[in-house]
Amino acid sequence: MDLFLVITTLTVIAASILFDWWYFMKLRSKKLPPGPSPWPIVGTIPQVAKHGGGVTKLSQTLQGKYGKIHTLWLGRRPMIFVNDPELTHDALVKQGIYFSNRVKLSSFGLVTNGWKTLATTEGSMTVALRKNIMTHMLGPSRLKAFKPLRDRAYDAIISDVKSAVGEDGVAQVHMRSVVYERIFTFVLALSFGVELEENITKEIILVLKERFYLAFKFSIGDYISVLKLFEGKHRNRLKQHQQRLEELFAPIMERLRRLQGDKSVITGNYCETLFQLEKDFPELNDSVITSLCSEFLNSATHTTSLAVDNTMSQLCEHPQVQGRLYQEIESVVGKKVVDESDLPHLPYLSAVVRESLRIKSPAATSLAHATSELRKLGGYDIPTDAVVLFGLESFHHDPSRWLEPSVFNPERFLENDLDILGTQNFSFLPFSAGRRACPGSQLAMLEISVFVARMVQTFEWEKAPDAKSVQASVGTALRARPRSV
Ligand code: HEM
Repeated sequence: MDLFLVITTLTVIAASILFDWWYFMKLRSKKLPPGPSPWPIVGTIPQVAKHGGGVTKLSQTLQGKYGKIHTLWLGRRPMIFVNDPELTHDALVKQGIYFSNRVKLSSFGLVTNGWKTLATTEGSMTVALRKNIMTHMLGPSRLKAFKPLRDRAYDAIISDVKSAVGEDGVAQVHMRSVVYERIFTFVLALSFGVELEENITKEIILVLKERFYLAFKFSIGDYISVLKLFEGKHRNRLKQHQQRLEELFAPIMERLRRLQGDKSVITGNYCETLFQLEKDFPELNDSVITSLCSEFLNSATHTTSLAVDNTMSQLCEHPQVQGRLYQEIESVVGKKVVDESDLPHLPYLSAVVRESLRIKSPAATSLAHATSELRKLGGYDIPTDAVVLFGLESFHHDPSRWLEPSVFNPERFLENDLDILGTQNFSFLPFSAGRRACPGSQLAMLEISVFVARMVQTFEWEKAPDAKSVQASVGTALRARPRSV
């Protein structure tokens, strides 16, 4: 029996290594963009590990040597970085129909019921899910309808900070956590149309956060097949989290099905709109709807809370910008509370938010794209098996497009009124572009702008003495002092 097990294991290992070798050689024969020479089986993983800063940062440093389109090899798979705005326009707009597939990474497969969510699916289901989310949740008329819920989130965050003010007249605020929880509660109400009990909300937050980090964790088995054998623990934890979420969401969904049409439920909540799609897409069962609602919650909270955190950190590091922003708010809005309807009259606020998204993009790259057939980009082959990443942050720091790109200077957006959608050019593209562009960009801009404006209107901000410099994944500790009215 033991001998049988040993032989089977060795056969599986040998077959995996042979498969990776064959796959690597097949792709090596293509005319791929240049890059460091890969080793068989491991590719350029040793170079990535030696660099230590992650693939996106390594790609930015490789640009000088290999150009703005280059290849790293993660095991058997080529990962192609496109750090050039013109080539990105070519791929996402001119050839958008071919560059809109997604790479099927195994961790995402586990939390999306086999790649069935908006960000992971392809073809007619993507079209239907995008149409659904834009029509019922994120389009202009729905954003207007959900404004009272957002107003509650803005008010809540101000009272959170006020209630943290101590006897010394100062509040210590971990900005990202505070914003995250308020946005989460708002998006939870959009997802299910009803307010959930506090303990259930807390558990959903915990499970979703952990599940998010596990799903985005580098999974080496996706690149070196044989190492999948050692990822059982990771896979099991993901499965457990998915199962717990299904248990938490099941009674909520069951109640929503019963209550359809009830006036106490916010109509057009995300879950209900997905029930309507079940007729055309039978694969949309409760388990897939759980994944879709989780995706909605994660994508709407992580990036937006990070963007608010980054902006507030920048305002603390640049008190003169904070002062000018306060003056603009005071002269335009006066003593009343800033409202979304004031935003068109606050050009400096808009410049501050855009400059913050430029200097520290919450999404440094697009999500991983894949092509539906062998395509050409910049004269190179882009095979269907390649992971293609568009280096949004690198466009924002390109010295040939931006004067002093590492300096935080909102004035540049007053002089050059670039929008967030890349309509004028792709030098500034925080939400990506084309068929897979972020569907939540308008909601995100509204929320970031009002959160920042309300916080600057009510408090004077500085970094907490022990705060680390802007920390992307963790968030920043700040101090708030109520302004004298
Ligand atoms: C500052 C805030 C945000 C930033 C910087 C951001 C950025 C992005 C980026 C770069 C992508 C990848 C596009 C691509 O792969 O080409 C994306 C996708 C996505 N975002 Fe956002 N996002 C933000 C907020 C939101 C919000 C509020 C929502 C609301 C639900 C949202 C929902 C999504 C979804 C569902 C996708 C996947 C779209 C698809 O694959 O078709 N995002 N986002």
